[in-house]
Amino acid sequence: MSLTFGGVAALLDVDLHVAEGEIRAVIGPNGAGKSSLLNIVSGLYRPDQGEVWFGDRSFREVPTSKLATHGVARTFQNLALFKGLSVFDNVLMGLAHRVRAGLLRQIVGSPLARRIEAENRAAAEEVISFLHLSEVQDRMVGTLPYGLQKRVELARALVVRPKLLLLDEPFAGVTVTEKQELSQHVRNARDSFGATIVLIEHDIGVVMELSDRVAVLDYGRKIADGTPDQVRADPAVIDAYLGVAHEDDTELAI
Ligand SMILES: Nc1ncnc2c1ncn2[C@@H]1O[C@H](COP(=O)(O)OP(=O)(O)OP(=O)(O)O)[C@@H](O)[C@H]1O
Repeated sequence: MSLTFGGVAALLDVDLHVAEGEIRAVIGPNGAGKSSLLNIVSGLYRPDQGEVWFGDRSFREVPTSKLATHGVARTFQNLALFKGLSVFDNVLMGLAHRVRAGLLRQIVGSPLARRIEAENRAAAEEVISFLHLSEVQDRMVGTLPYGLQKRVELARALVVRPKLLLLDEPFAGVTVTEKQELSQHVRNARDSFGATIVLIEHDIGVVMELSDRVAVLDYGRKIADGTPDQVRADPAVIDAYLGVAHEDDTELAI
């Protein structure tokens, strides 16, 4: 697919295939096109050319409002949490799409409404416990350390049991210890919740440990794609990151 902004090519003929159940990373220097790619897949941008396939369904423009119905959830680099609400309520919000507002007005107070609420609360509790957030579930999100807030965002995305989980720089701004923890939670999200995961990230070290396959963008083009070992040893990747001519025996020090 391709995407341009006023003559600037953010993406040029980039294609990205994601296999079911894999952890797939997209990395690249600043301005490489990572966010543009994620924003196309989550319906925020429309590509000039190309389409997005979820299983056997293709979209010229991904319908953002229907993402959850198609089993897609995403997190945001700048957390999109309600800081004044508890962890529990934030996670519960992840399920808000389940009942249309019109229907909700009709059934409010009814046994059906109570049943839906009970199911939603159970789903929220399950994912909170899965991500080891039970101890802080009543805390206001804004009072938590940043790494925990990132985990809450992961919980809110996971509560819908997505088939495809898009993570926008999940490790940005967190400490080294938090990175290890979060990394394990992301892996568990795939292993135990069965989510296929696509993440864009600056921190290549953590990506190389976590991902099954890594695509590398540079100036809107995909310059490499493969296993972490293949990508690490790819001269084009070394050039893009170091900005120097490679030597045959050079390897990314990551
Ligand atoms: N909304 C926009 N309007 C104009 N230009 C944009 C817009 N979004 C991105 N671009 C441009 O498209 C190119 C790719 O940007 P993008 O944000 O996708 O890269 P990125 O790899 O995510 O960078 P970063 O790591 O810094 O977030 C850049 O040249 C950027 O300036």
